[in-house]
Amino acid sequence: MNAINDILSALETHGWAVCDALIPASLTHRLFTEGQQRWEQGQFHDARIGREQQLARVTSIRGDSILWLEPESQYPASQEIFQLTGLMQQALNRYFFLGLKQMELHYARYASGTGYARHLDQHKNTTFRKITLVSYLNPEWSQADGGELVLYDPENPRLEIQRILPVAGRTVIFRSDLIEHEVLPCQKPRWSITGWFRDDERLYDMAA
Ligand SMILES: O=C(O)CCC(=O)C(=O)O
Ligand SMILES: [Fe+2]
Repeated sequence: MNAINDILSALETHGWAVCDALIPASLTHRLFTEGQQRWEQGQFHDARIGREQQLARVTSIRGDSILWLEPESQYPASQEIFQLTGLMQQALNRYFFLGLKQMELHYARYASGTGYARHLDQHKNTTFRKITLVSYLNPEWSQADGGELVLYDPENPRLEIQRILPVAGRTVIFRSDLIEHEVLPCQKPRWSITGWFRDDERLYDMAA
């Protein structure tokens, strides 16, 4: 797949990549529909910060509600996204010898007025999250809706390298250990799926 090749070479050169061609429009649409249904059924919960004992809900730092996806679920779009990330994982392993073993993925819905303060996805003292993948689901999103993802330059932390508008079908992939990033406050509910390619075999550690 050309989209995967483009992502691999951008990752190699810059440590991050943006691609509008990785996830087919129909899959994005079905993921959005499934996510909205499950949101309405009350299946999401507030995202937490930190790991295990230190878990805390701090809306001023991150304002999303999340729902972990399961590969063996009754939800066809969820199953399909795992097939696609499986291919991506193979490609990443072949190209970078990362030894990735699994993917964890969750829906995220940011309430209007919230974002996610600048952070790195690899938590302190844990290195199993290697590569982050975020794919946006909102079919309509304009500059006025805010909620951009801002990536910062690892070599010059004060420098923004990119601002990415979260429009449906757009996928951002970056090194979890390297690229600090931030979600600017959004003006309407902002939907995405976010995931991490991991090199350990434990199932979810409930870190988020
Ligand atoms: O939704 C985004 O653009 C990024 C989300 C994020 O940084 C995270 O969940 O760690
Ligand atoms: Fe993040």
